[in-house]
Amino acid sequence: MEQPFNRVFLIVMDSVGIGEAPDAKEFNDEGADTLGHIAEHMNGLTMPNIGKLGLSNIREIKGIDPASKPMAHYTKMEEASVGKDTMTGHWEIMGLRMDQPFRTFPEGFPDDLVQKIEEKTGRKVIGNKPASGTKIIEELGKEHMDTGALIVYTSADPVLQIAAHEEIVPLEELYEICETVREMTKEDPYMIGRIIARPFVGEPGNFERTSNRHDYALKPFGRTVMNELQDANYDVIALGKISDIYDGEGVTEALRTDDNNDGMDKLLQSIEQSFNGLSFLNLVDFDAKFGHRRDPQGYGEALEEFDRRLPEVLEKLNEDDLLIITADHGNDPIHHGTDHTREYVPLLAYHKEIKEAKQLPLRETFADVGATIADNFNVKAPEYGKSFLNDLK
Ligand SMILES: O=P(O)(O)O[C@H]1O[C@H](CO)[C@@H](O)[C@H]1O
Ligand SMILES: [Mn+2]
Ligand SMILES: [Mn+2]
Repeated sequence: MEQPFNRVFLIVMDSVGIGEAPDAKEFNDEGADTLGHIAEHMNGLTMPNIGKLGLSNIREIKGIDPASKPMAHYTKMEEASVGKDTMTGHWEIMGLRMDQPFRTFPEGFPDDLVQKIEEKTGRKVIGNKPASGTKIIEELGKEHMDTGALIVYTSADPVLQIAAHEEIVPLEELYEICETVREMTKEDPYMIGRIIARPFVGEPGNFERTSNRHDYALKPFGRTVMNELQDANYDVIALGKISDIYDGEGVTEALRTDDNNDGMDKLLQSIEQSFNGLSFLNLVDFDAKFGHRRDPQGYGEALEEFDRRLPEVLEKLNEDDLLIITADHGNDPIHHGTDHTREYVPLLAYHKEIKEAKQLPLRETFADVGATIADNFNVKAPEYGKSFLNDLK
């Protein structure tokens, strides 16, 4: 094996968990199993390519034969942080461990914050409760169109989301509003993880959210492996939501994506590009379009579609490239509620020179991925995480 790898490609399949975590009970997620339940629902998943890498060797998944000679090293990872949201998962992947969970707002946002938002934006706030984004626009979209009031909602995640019709609140104004709210909530007592613009279009009964969603995250609370890479002059290409999730920290080039397929296109473009460092992709459709919507059929089809794109990726990689596929939490579409689930995530590590792929030890933290990347590029190791670079031969 060439070592170090010249380039690392990291794919986070957002919310693709692989069974309940040991501490699932503490998150009210006993029995959650994103991949397992989707595979049951589909009466077997057709994912031969990730199957060849070794997905079903981690834990057998209906329809996917465990590979007799897996092409990738494989295992699963536990999340060490006390949260199951996207930022916590991604930040941990890059070496940060959250010991104090972000504050959530199961009863809606406090009156004084709502008042401040109304004063600063000149628009009334409606909603102000945890909700599914598609349901709350059905419920309040007409009132919003009639009055111009902002639909503010949250979820089990540390998020404040603002939904508005693109013809009622122009995009630019919605983004400004979100920036204003971001400024208001950066510090205690609110410290909200993310403010999210949720624009939609259409008529009552027929609303549709657009891809003009925009996330305004907090900065990671410490330095991540991406910061170390950037400072050592490596490239850090952020595809899809990645740049938002780290608020641009440690990102040298950011490209947004329209959907999972576009994400795969952009990943392929980055493979063809000459660079030295990390190309980091988040595939959010699994989570946003299907997990939160509790749509196991759509989720299953999206997984199969992702699988069909994998051979292109594998073919294009160079000998000195490393591909890591993992996830940031679960979102079991068969589980109660509409939120994330506390699960193990799969870990597959592939390169062209693997002679005999093996099962890696169970990872106790997602930070092992960041530690491995740091080790590979010989930059400062994160405080958390153990490198598995030496196991990748
Ligand atoms: O139901 P929608 O609006 O898709 O919201 C989902 O998206 C948010 C951010 O990823 C999550 O917190 C969840 O609430
Ligand atoms: Mn996520
Ligand atoms: Mn989510």
